[in-house]
Amino acid sequence: MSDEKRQAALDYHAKPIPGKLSVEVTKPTQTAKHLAMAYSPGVAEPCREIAKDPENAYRYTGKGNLVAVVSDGSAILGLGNLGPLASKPVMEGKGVLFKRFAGINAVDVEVEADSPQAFIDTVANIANTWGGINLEDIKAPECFEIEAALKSRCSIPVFHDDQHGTAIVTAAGLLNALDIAGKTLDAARIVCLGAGSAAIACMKLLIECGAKAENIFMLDRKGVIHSGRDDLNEYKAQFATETELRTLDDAIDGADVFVGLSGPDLLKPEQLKKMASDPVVFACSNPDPEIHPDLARETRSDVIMGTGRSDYPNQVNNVLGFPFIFRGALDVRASAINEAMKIAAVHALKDIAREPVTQEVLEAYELDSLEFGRGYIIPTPVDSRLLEKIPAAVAQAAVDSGVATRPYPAHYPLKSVKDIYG
Ligand SMILES: O=C([O-])CC(=O)C(=O)O
Ligand SMILES: [Mg+2]
Repeated sequence: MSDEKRQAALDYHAKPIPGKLSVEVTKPTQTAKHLAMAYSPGVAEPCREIAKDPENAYRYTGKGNLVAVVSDGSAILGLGNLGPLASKPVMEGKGVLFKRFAGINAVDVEVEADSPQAFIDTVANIANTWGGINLEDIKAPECFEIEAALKSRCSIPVFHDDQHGTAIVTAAGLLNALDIAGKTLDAARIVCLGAGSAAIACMKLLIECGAKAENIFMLDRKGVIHSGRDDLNEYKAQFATETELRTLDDAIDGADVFVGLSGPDLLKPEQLKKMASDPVVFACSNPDPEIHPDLARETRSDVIMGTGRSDYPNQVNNVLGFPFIFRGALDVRASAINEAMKIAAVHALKDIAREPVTQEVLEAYELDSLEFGRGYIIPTPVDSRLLEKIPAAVAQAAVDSGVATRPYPAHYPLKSVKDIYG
């Protein structure tokens, strides 16, 4: 990043007040009467009601629209393990996106824990007063154990965004990109650089969407994950292929798709040149992609390119997923976010990109026109149809798959965040 952009980003976070989030009061508080209701003695009444029936928490507190964004800072973006405190700008940022795009109140919770069990216990012990738990930037393989344990201990949705948010958006973008390339997921040869939480979840979801496991080559720092390796944890071992390929150079030869969930500048122009025609390259390491989109396009004019960033076309980033998926899950008070809900989100997201782009989007991106094609395979985050379509698809899937504890919302589809309370 240039010095100028770096300083602008720091100033944005520092001024006029530090941070990006604030808390707002939703009830009148001007008079003594108001205060006597907001606080003692009036506040005792909802306490008694909730003690009688926990369901009343949804009526008398903000629980139903409140998500905890929880991290231990062990895998912050593609920056690595910088610890809980340094993860706070990202977690506040997720809160900003939850609120801006889906009207959800989200508060960051950074946990200092010296073991996965300590982290699990901390989160499980506070979970019940939230509407949902969004786990963020927790390193693999610990994130898998943490998510599984929390899902079994909590009756509210627990969702590891880096796994499932990223996977949903990647799958939606990839289905569209392959279509534009005249290819299909079941025949695509896919190279996944990275074997962390996002990589493993993305490849799992792609297989659920039709990709063939034998066509997927996943690489960790030591190279291709193959069946002859004896240094694989159980999560990576699921992707071990029977192959002679060992390096990225080997695997990329003739590949249709490159999904990068690793680190900056790890895909070289010479490697991109070896990919099949109309290669799909999702270089999703944040903030710096595996190959810069300008360099990729200079190298191959037929590349269909996505990154995780807001400042380039085709932003394949979980911002297109988590706000809207939680919106749908909260609104039917789902007990979990299951596979059916994730797949419903993939298709809703994918289909929006195929509809004409709205004026609102053109203005936000200062464009005269934008059409489904190489430069536009996935909707932009400012598209209000995300709020209209994704929560509706997710809520319906929750109802159909039996995890909703409330019916499909009568006030759906949502036209704006102002409509969220019906
Ligand atoms: O925050 C982002 O831009 C996407 C994300 O979850 C990550 O990179 O960990
Ligand atoms: Mg993340």
